[in-house]
Amino acid sequence: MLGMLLAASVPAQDFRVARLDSDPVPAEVMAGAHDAEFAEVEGQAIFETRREPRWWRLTTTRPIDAADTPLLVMRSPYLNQVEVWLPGEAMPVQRSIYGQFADYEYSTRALVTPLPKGLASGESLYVRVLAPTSQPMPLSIESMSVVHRGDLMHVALRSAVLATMVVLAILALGFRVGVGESSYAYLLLTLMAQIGYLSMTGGEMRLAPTLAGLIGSDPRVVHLLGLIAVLASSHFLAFYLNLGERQPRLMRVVEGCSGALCVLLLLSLATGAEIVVNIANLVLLMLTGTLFVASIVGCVERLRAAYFVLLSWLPLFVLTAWRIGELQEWWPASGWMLYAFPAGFAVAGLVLMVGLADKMHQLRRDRDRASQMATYDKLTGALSRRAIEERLRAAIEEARARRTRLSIVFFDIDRFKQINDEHGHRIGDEFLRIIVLRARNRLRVYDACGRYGGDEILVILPDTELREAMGVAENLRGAINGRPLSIDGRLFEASVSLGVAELHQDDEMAQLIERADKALYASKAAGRNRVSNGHAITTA
Ligand SMILES: Nc1nc2c(ncn2[C@@H]2O[C@H](COP(=O)(O)OP(=O)(O)OP(=O)(O)O)[C@@H](O)[C@H]2O)c(=O)[nH]1
Repeated sequence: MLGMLLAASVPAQDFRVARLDSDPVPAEVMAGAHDAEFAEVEGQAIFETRREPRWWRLTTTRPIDAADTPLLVMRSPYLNQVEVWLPGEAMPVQRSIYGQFADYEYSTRALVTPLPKGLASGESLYVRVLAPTSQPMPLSIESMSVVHRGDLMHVALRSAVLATMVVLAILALGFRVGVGESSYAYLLLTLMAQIGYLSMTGGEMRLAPTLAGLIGSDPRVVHLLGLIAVLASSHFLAFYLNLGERQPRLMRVVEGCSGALCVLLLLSLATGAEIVVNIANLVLLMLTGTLFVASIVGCVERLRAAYFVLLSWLPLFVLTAWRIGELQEWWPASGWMLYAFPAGFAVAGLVLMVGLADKMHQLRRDRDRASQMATYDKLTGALSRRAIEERLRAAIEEARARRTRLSIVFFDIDRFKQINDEHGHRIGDEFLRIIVLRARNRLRVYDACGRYGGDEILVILPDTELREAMGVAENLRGAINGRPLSIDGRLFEASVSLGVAELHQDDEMAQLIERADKALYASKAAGRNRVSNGHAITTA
């Protein structure tokens, strides 16, 4: 976001620069009639802040030799249109990135004008500038070979950055479609708007002449793209930091700023007034500041997503600080700034993409853990009540469909309350855990065992008729009661009572369970430590 407010510049040492506050006819300017009215400006750049055309005078500080094939280079032109009037020429050289004066011999990094006759030291040329937006154009004189080298480097770097962003956007689209997660759509929208913004302001959009003809020369589209990028990215970050739940107050500020930006956007489209853009920039700063505070708070609370957000912003913060230093002239302005900000966007997109994948991974882990907890009883490792009921329902359906038999066994620890009362709950827990373990070890892989409640355990025996189920229940009783339980180096005698029931033709699940439960209580009533099926009881 921050990068959009800034522009890059490179110092040149070739000219003294002066500006005229009016727009007289070219013949007068060229005749030197207004020379006394030109006011010198600091620096080696044309920085036009007015929307009406104005004249600029560039006076050489050294002789410029025609033998060096010198070219006047005006960097970062964006939407600016220039008319360069050379000494002794009757017509100007007109240049712009978009439109009929675009010069495709050079890259979009600069507007280039040949100086075929060179210039004497102290000689002036005049440039009439029409600037739809305020964007400084650093000036320099370069030889043809230097310009070409710069152009090649420019195209390579810009292509690498834009290609990276396009790949990230494609990945975001893929994840949106594949995973179905809406936050990827916000990331996609952010990246698309940033790609549009960068390729418009960088001039690459002129390679698609129809598109460039439609929107390439309208600065409002750039504001629109910038704002879409900001809104989509702030929406994405708010989701990513889980702001709505974790910091509702900051979330309200983010929503307020987003709403204000939308209104300002509509206003700027309607009026095109500079003041609207300036207010939008202030709101934008507030929004960025809020999200920054939110991520700092997130880091303090050890939220992983907050680390990713700060990491993604780090390059842009460093670059912004560097740029401020340049503007304050603490150190010289650097040419790489032009590439560093777009690269910063690409790095931010990459970090957020990795961060989002990390978040999705974490959400899936949490969900798996929750579903594991819902499926299994924590103490015994047997199925939970909900899960064993689901299994029983499915087993009944399958038995009906395949016309097979199905039985269940219900068992309950004898006098468990007494164990708890005499030895404490911890021993009681261990008691329960070992008994269920012994039971589970006796079952077949396709049998199921679940904790139905308290010390009541339900076992499902598919493909098993009542007689066999009685045998299985006896086995369980033997496995559990056969030898004492060893807990904390002490031995405890344990026994269980069991009830068995087989699925009848028109049984509902509840009826089957009720019959097994009744059989269990028959076992209890008959003195415990035995198996019953409601009719027959096996004795201990
Ligand atoms: N330690 C422990 N005790 C539990 C747990 N769940 C239930 N209980 C206890 O298990 C006991 C169940 O008692 P009952 O089944 O009603 O009676 P009982 O003492 O086993 O006697 P009978 O079933 O009639 O043989 C209660 O005292 C519960 O507090 C548990 O997870 N851990």
